[in-house]
Amino acid sequence: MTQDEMKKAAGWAALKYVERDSIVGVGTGSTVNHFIDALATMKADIEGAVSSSEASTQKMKALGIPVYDLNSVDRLSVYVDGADEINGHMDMIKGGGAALTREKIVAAVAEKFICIVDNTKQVDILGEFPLPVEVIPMARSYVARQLVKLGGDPVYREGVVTDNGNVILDVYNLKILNPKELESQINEIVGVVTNGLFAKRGADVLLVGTPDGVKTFTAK
Ligand SMILES: O=C(CO)[C@H](O)[C@H](O)COP(=O)(O)O
Repeated sequence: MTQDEMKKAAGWAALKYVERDSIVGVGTGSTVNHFIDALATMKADIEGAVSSSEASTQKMKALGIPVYDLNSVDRLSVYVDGADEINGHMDMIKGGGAALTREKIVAAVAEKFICIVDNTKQVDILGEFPLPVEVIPMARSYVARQLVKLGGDPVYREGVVTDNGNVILDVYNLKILNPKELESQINEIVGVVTNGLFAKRGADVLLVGTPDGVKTFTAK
C-alpha cells in the first residue's frame, strides 16, 4: 500500500464524523484533499464548510461545497485536518503546508478535532519534522535569534508567503519533550503569529491509515 493510499483511507474514514446539516471545519494538505473528495459525495446533506486555506477553499468550491466565512458561523461540530507529526498524547506538529494559523483558528472553534494521517506521521517525540513558525515579515531576524536561544535552528522557508501575508521559519533540531510549554514560549516571542505545535488544542480522534486498515484512537 502506498503512502497516498493510506492517506486516502484515513481521509474517507473521517466522513462518518460529519454531522448532517452541519458546517464542517476543513484543514489543508494532501490527506485533507482526500477528505474533501469524500465530503463532496455528501454535499447535499451538509450545509457547507469553513476552510483553513485558499487551496482548500478553491478545491471545495470546484466540487460544489459551499464555503463560509468563519465569522458568520457560530458552531462547528468537527474540524478535520492532517498533521506532519503526532505523538501518543495527540499533540501535533502542523504547518508543513504553511496554513498553520488559519488551521489553529478553525480548530479552536470546533468541538472535535479529527486528525487524519498515514502511519509515517506517528512519533514518540515531536521534533524530527522541523517546527513551522509563522512570523510577521519585519520580525523575521529577531524571531530567528530568539528561536536559537530556545535551542532550535530556524531556517527561512524561501519563496513562501502565507495566506495572511507572512513568512515561515522552520525550526530544526528541536526535541520537544514538553509541547504545551514550548507552544506557549514560542507564541510569546514578539513578531510570532503562531507556531505549528497543536498541544494546547490537540486532536480528539486520530484516524491512521495503515496497510492493515484505518486505526482509530481517541483522546483520554
Ligand atoms: O498542517 C498542514 C498544512 O499546513 C498539513 O495538515 C500537514 O502538512 C500534513 O499534510 P499532508 O496531509 O499533505 O501530509
